[in-house]
Amino acid sequence: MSEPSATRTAAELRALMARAVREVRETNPLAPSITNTVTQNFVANAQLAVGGSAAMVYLPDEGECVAAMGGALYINLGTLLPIYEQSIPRTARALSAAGKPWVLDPVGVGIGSLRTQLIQTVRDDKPTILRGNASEIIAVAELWGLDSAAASGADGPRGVDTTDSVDAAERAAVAIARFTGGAVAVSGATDLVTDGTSVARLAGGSPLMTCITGSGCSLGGVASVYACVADPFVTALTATAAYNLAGARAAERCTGPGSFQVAFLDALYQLTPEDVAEAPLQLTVL
Ligand SMILES: Nc1ncnc2c1ncn2[C@@H]1O[C@H](COP(=O)(O)OP(=O)(O)O)[C@@H](O)[C@H]1O
Ligand SMILES: Cc1ncsc1CCOP(=O)(O)O
Ligand SMILES: [Mg+2]
Repeated sequence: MSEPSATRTAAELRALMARAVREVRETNPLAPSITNTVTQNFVANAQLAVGGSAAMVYLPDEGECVAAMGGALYINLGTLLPIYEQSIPRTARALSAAGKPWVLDPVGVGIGSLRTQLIQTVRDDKPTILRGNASEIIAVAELWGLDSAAASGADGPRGVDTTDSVDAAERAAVAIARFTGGAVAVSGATDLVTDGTSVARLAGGSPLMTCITGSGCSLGGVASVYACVADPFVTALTATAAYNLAGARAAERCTGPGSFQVAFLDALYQLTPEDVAEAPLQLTVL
């Protein structure tokens, strides 16, 4: 895995993104998940399409076991089960103790008390990458006490969907990245990725990505695959760029959400390191 340097140019980041895509295809890294029952199959298929290996688990000792086994791990809070009150904190603790990268998707933050409790519990285990839509990122910054004004002008999540713009989540994303020392990826029409030092905006994708369930969840799963071989900022950029390219290409080949989902997996599978290195990416140093 490459070590992050303080600030890198867009050209340096593009070269590292291409390297991450290539290395995943060459090494087939295992990125296990504790993820929701709605989109589990799509998450695993997307991880396989980019060249990774998937394994979904539920139980506390399984979480600890795959934390030791995998190159990185994915935790997604989309559909909680009572056992997750133990599985998620124990797995996050094992990852943080082992210094293993992990991706957290706080799907549906605000629904019920267990979700809130879990997000607060894993705060100090510091997910390497926090991935979510704008409303979810704003809500986490507020829950973690990192941006007390974050939620004041925000509408908040509506179920698992955003009601806020990506730009409205920039301050929350930067605050979270500075706290974790990792990266934050905010998805939307134009995505935002930050390591707290630089902010990248990545255009592309398709509105059809909001017409199928699991675009965001599988983006987190694919990020955990790239996290096996790259540092947090490069990981988040690579996964986001790959999704924007695959989404745009799939939209050209489909007739609606059903065929879009199939075309999207094909497009992910066909992406080359060069494609990802040339994806739209605008970088600002803070
Ligand atoms: N209006 C849009 N135009 C293009 N791409 C989009 C649009 N909305 C979301 N996406 C893409 O869909 C994927 C999932 O994002 P999003 O829908 O925000 O996540 P979630 O499903 O978690 O709410 C991301 O790759 C994002 O870039
Ligand atoms: C619909 C739904 N309900 C609970 S989890 C889930 C999947 C959300 O997937 P995504 O955030 O990728 O749209
Ligand atoms: Mg989501």
